[in-house]
Amino acid sequence: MHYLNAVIDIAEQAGKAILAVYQQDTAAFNITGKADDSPLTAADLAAHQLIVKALTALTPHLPILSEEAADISWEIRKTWQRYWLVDPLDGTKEFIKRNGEFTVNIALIDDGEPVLGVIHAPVLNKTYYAAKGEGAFVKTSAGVKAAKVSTPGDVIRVVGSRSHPSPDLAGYLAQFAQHDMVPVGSSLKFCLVAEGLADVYPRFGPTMQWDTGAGHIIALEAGASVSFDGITSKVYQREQLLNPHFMVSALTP
Ligand SMILES: Nc1ncnc2c1ncn2[C@@H]1O[C@H](COP(=O)(O)O)[C@@H](OP(=O)(O)O)[C@H]1O
Ligand SMILES: [Mg+2]
Repeated sequence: MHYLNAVIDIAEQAGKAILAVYQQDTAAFNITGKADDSPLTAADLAAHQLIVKALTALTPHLPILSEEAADISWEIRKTWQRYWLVDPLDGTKEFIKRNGEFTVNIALIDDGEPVLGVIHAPVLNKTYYAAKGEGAFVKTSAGVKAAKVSTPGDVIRVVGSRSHPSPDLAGYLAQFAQHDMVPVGSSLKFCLVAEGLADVYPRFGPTMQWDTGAGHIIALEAGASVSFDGITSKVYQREQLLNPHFMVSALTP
């Protein structure tokens, strides 16, 4: 996919802008609350501005739906065949806690489906990416490797939200004779399944479309299944930006 290298570069540059804030005192984060009570920082806004400018230069004809500029009516969005779906900083609560578990997410949506995805974790210095039909990859300072799900063993490795736990998770976990549940922030949960380091990411709590677009295609291309409750297609071409519950899994169906 022609855009992949450019988008990897944009996500990594956004990561640098985020780290420039991360390395300052917490006062420099300028933490404010959004209408939905989730936090917003100077890093979210710096990354948003950088990404929008760079994507607009790359593809002036394609619209952008970013978490930080999401007030675009369905009347307009429903006319979009292709668009960029962006979370400039996924895991803002983890950023504030300084635990490194946050990512930059950029996905290209075509006809409601993700066809390209990049997830960059600035503190881990890792970039996950995939394009439809071309596989998923993980890039570190050591080089690039294919990302592939692994065959689950006796102990099912589960990843779940660190800052947004859900009461329904316990019921789901009860089906496994043995499991190991690891809380992780942001889209890194998709990446861990894609890399074969976790078997399943069950999400019984709320997320938004920009939280999942990039992870969705990366997990699929790594060989995982991704299913959203009640939706079989065009997850990213809906009036409602809130996702239904979903499951990312390397377990055989
Ligand atoms: N009540 C809620 N409504 C909508 N989205 C929520 C939410 N609680 C958490 N999220 C989403 O979950 C994301 C964090 O993922 P996780 O819980 O897996 O770490 C947040 O991303 P942001 O940090 O970009 O706001 C936010 O979009
Ligand atoms: Mg965000």
